[in-house]
Amino acid sequence: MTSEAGSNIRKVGIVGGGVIGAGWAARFVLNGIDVSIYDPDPEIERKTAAVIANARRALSRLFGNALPAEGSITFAANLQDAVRDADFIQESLPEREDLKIRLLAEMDAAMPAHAVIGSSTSGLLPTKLQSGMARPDRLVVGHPFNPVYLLPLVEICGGDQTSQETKDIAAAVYTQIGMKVLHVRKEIDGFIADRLLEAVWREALWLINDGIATASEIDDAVRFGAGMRWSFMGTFLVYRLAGGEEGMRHFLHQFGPSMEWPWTKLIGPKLTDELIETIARQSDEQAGGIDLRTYEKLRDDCLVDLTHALERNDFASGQIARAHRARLTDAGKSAAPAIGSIRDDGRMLTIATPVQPEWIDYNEHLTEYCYLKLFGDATDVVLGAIGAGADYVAAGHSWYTVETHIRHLGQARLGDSVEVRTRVVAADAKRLHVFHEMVRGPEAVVIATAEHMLVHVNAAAEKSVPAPDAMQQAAQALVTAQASLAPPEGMGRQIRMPG
Ligand SMILES: NC(=O)C1=CN([C@@H]2O[C@H](COP(=O)(O)OP(=O)(O)OC[C@H]3O[C@@H](n4cnc5c(N)ncnc54)[C@H](O)[C@@H]3O)[C@@H](O)[C@H]2O)C=CC1
Ligand SMILES: C[N+](C)(C)CC(=O)CC(=O)[O-]
Repeated sequence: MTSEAGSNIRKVGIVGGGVIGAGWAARFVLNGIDVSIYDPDPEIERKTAAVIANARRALSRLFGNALPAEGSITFAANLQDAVRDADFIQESLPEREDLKIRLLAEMDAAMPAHAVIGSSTSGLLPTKLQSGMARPDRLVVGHPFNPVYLLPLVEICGGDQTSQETKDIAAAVYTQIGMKVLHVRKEIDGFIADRLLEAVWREALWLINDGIATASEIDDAVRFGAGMRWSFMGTFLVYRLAGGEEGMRHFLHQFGPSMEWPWTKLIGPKLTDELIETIARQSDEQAGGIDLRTYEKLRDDCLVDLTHALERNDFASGQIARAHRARLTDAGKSAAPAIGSIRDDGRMLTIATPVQPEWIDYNEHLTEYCYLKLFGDATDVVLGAIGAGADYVAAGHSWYTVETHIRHLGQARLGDSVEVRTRVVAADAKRLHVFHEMVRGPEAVVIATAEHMLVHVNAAAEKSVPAPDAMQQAAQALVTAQASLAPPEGMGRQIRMPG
């Protein structure tokens, strides 16, 4: 399997289908890839279905109609069946080195020659994990973050025997399913992200152990402050800004000395039964009786909204979502009719687009001005079709809109796809009367109409003039082609109070 082939895998074997294995299954399946899971847990099908249901809900909110047809899920009877015809394998076994070494060797023996294994380990060294494999070059760490189906980061770390090709294939596979690949340059326990997470976690355990704060208070210390900015700026960029106009240098000079004070402990407290009970009790109190899946939905909703906000700002993980949205939209485009083509119902397809994050307003739907923008763009497609494209405008003539009437009949939300279908209802030497319908989704629900009158102008002279004969004929041909259609519903409507 070449790294290019790695960007187009068809089937993934998942060994270990717990929190992380099920999260991987959801990410692969909802990105159109078939999955075969092996996990001896007798409840594996029920648990997987619950995770997939939450993931489907979240990814539909995130990407909507841009998502491809779902891949299939099968539950294998044994490890060999799960990996036998897989292009890629994601190992998500419990974090036990001996178990992983033994079962990775079994996967290697059963998988196709072209396949590659990504291990989800949070911190075990790939050099050790690959030590029992006949083809150790095929193993790489692909460390994800929970929930795998929403968080884009995956750390890739090779061991001594991992080939560059394996790393490239893994990177291509993870990119294909919308992830942000972070290459760990040197093999290190805990990789990059868990080094940071563990440091915070150890301090949090000490704060409880020493009776300084409860689980809930420690979470407040993160989520009302640093956690908010970490989610899109990380540590270094945040502290650069904290250094004011002199930036990081000033920051380091001012706060550097405190690094030598013993504020933090870094080696965690001993997890005695008593400490575990204290933390678990505080965590139960904090959760307030709300069940796991409900909390997962809340977490996912917040992550989706945050991702949309970052996508609108074209920043951080929003850029990854934006790129994936474009990848998905491109992949789905091939069968779509061309813009400017005449549909079977005689109307011209003038716009076909997923709703973009920056078009959404505080009511969480397509905002007012975007209707006019999309209808204006639709009119431009008609003008291009009659020969009044950019070259024509540059040469000094154009069509100006002199009257517009938009009706709002429904709404479109992020992730919906909309089309504009257009009729040229009348044309003469100087005027063009167009009527657009905007429809939402595969059911083509009409959510808005727009009626415009345009006048042909000599732009420099700022006066209306007759269009050239060829343009008049092209416009007339569109009118004639659609003349047998019933007049559009709502055409000529006025705004007035009833009664
Ligand atoms: N939970 C987390 O936050 C994260 C975990 N990871 C890593 O992902 C891996 C899995 O962790 P989790 O999903 O959290 O654990 P988990 O305990 O939720 O799932 C492990 C699954 O492996 C299954 N299993 C046990 N023996 C097996 C065998 N012989 N063959 C196949 N399946 C078997 C279990 O039935 C269980 O469903 C670990 O390496 C962990 O370090 C990585 C990122 C985050
Ligand atoms: C706790 N953990 C080390 C398993 C966490 C991770 O590996 C990543 C995450 O999702 O926090």
